[in-house]
Amino acid sequence: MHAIEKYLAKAANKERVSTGEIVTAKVDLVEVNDLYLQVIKSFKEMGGDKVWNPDKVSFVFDHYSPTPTIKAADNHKKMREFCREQDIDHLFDINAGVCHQVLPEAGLVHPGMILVATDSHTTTHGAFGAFGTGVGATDLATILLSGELWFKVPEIIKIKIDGELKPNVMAKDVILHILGELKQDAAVYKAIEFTGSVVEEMSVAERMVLCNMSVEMGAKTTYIKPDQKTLDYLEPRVNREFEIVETDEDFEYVEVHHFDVSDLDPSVAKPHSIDNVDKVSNVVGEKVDQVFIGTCTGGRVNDIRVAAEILEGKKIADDIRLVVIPASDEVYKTAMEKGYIQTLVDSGATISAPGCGPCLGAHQGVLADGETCVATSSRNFPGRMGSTGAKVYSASPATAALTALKGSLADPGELKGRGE
Ligand SMILES: CC(C)[C@H](C(=O)O)[C@@H](O)C(=O)O
Ligand code: SF4
Repeated sequence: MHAIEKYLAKAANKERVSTGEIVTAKVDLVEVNDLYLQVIKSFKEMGGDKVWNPDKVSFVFDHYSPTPTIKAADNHKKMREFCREQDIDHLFDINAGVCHQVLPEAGLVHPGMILVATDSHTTTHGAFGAFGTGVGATDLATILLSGELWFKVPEIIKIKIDGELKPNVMAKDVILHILGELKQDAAVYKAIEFTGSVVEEMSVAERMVLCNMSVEMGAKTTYIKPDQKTLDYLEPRVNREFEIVETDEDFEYVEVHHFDVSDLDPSVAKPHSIDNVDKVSNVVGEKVDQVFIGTCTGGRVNDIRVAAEILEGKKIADDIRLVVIPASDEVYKTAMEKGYIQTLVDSGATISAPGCGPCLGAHQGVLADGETCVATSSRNFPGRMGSTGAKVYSASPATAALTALKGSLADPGELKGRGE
């Protein structure tokens, strides 16, 4: 069996599971974001009184945070009330940030756990060897009642990434390149495991980018074998026992893809599809109105550092806006302590409160008809960041920052080192 299957088997209280089988598994943690008041409504409609285990339930206010509308404020209010009445302590309010950054930082994510959230990018947590997946409101409400959910044991694709990345080529470029090659439907209801020397070299934060964007290929979940870097991240945060299991040597993957990324140049997903991938060098000079650095894909400390190094001592172009939103409160504080926030503010950036921001077109920088944005986020379909008449290029933080400096799409592959 694969490690993922072993974890599912354990959660389903079975000796073994096999691909395609439907199992009912115990869930270790659920997370409800602030878009999903329907979870509470469904829970009550199904006759719910007390949630099965308040310690295993979390709420994160990230998509509409701080609240931009009365409706959003009402949702937050009702969710706070629910948490109070249910003794749910894991309520991450408007100061916390995006759930996929907040939960690992809070020590709630660990290898082998089954984590289910009302958000598709829950695949992010495969970076820690967790089985993370997104569901809708009624499925989540079912877990609140029973602590369990059914899963079809997914086929598993192996993606091996080897080589040595060129300067200013980031994890985002790697996953965009893979998406461009394999396309959006490559992994529908399949799991993806990432391996190879490039993955081993990556920080935990960079691995999260690969796992995060796997859902853009339809992945049900993802997996990266935990190593010392994973343990170093988890050690000061997680205060419970967890078990790391190995994939059996004779496990057969449904597909194996091998990428050598030594020659990879900075990549971009052009409007209006995330697998419409090209080299940044092919779109250099395209006029851009706004740059957005943030989200659960591209708003971590490393992303903000790269942007700050490119913009250090310089001003963004006159006719461009740069919106920077740290993925979490912890990211914000670290970026502040390191001076990155100061550098960015000095360069002309607008810094907003941690959260999803304009990623899904809610607030803090939505786009007008006819505008073009370069964003470090994960989706670029029409209307994603505001007007359906706006264009979104999804790119790395390095590409985004250099674009803000130049005022039009710019290729960080041309920089000799960072910030030159
Ligand atoms: C709206 C929300 C539930 C959604 C998701 O499931 O991913 C959002 O976070 C996104 O990125 O589109
Ligand atoms: S930052 Fe964007 S991709 Fe991530 S959870 Fe929020 S809306 Fe979804």
